[in-house]
Amino acid sequence: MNRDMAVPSMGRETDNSTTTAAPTDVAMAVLTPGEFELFAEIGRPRRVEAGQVLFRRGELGTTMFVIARGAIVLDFGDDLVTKRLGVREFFGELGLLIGDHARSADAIAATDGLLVELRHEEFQRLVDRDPSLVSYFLRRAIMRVVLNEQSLIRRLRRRNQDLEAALDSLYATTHQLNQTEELIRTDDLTGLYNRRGLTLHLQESRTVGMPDTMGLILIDCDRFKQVNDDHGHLVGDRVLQSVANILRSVAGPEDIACRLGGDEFCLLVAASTRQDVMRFADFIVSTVHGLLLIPQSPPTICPVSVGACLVSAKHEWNDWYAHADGALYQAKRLGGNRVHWQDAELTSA
Ligand SMILES: Nc1nc2c(ncn2[C@@H]2O[C@H](COP(=O)(O)OP(=O)(O)OP(=O)(O)O)[C@@H](O)[C@H]2O)c(=O)[nH]1
Repeated sequence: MNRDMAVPSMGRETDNSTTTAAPTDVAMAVLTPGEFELFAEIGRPRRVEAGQVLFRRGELGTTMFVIARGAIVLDFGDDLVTKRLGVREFFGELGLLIGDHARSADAIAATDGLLVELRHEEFQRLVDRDPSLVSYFLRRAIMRVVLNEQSLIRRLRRRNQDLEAALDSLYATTHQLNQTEELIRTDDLTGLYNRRGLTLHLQESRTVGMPDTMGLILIDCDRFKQVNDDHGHLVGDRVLQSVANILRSVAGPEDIACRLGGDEFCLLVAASTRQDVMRFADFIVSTVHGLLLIPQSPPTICPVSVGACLVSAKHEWNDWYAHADGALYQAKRLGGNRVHWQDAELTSA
């Protein structure tokens, strides 16, 4: 045997018996002194320098190595742990045993050292020389593969669980964000869109393309302050909710009902003619009239003034609002509790 290959001691001697080896020892891939002596005698010595790459992950290999001196680092890539192997530990055995096996790690010399390299021919000689020693070695090699596989399965299960937990938390966060966004867009008291909700909706509609013409209806409670003054704020709130309910009941899926603030509401409807828009506006006022016929104390509704008009996608919200507000103003001026139609469309772009 090469003098360099004198049996090294690692302070954890195991005998050459074929019967005793705890699974953890088996997984450590350390040759017994007897095995090492034989492997070193038959294998080919190979010197390595620190930093030298023996093989790369994915390369096909047909040889195994035993470390006689120095240390080798196995890097399995990604976030897997790297392993540092020392004297009498072996690696690359699947390349030898399976043949043309894709290496599962980069093998790099951590220090200058000496390896024993075994190819198929040398391994065959080992079998001829000491079949029982080789059989024991093979049992451990197989055991190591099994243990590695089990640990891989455990890691994959853990990773799967982590992924599931991450997905769950992602769903929960998305749900929360949707809820928050919904809250930001919604008026607390009535559940209708608030002004911000309307603005965002209009921005989104312009992005995807809104109809050329729509109907805008402004609704403002008449003498609402008096309701508050006579019956208190809670009654006033209830009246605002009743108005909101009427708007909600008449709005279709494409329409937007919004509380602009205080006792002022608007309904933006999918409509292209005066008749279409007025059907909505008349429904609102006649429903209010109907409710007012039912005497209630405290009141649950109050008269409303309504201004209605057609608006064009060519113009901005401020133009639309000014146009509908002109109609609302006329409805108020004429005594309220009615609809006023604003005929002329804005012409300026
Ligand atoms: N209960 C209640 N009152 C509110 C709310 N927001 C605003 N108000 C009150 O609504 C009243 C609106 O008063 P005005 O703008 O003078 O309207 P009005 O009394 O209906 O007068 P006209 O429109 O001219 O008939 C104010 O007194 C506000 O304090 C609310 O959320 N709840």
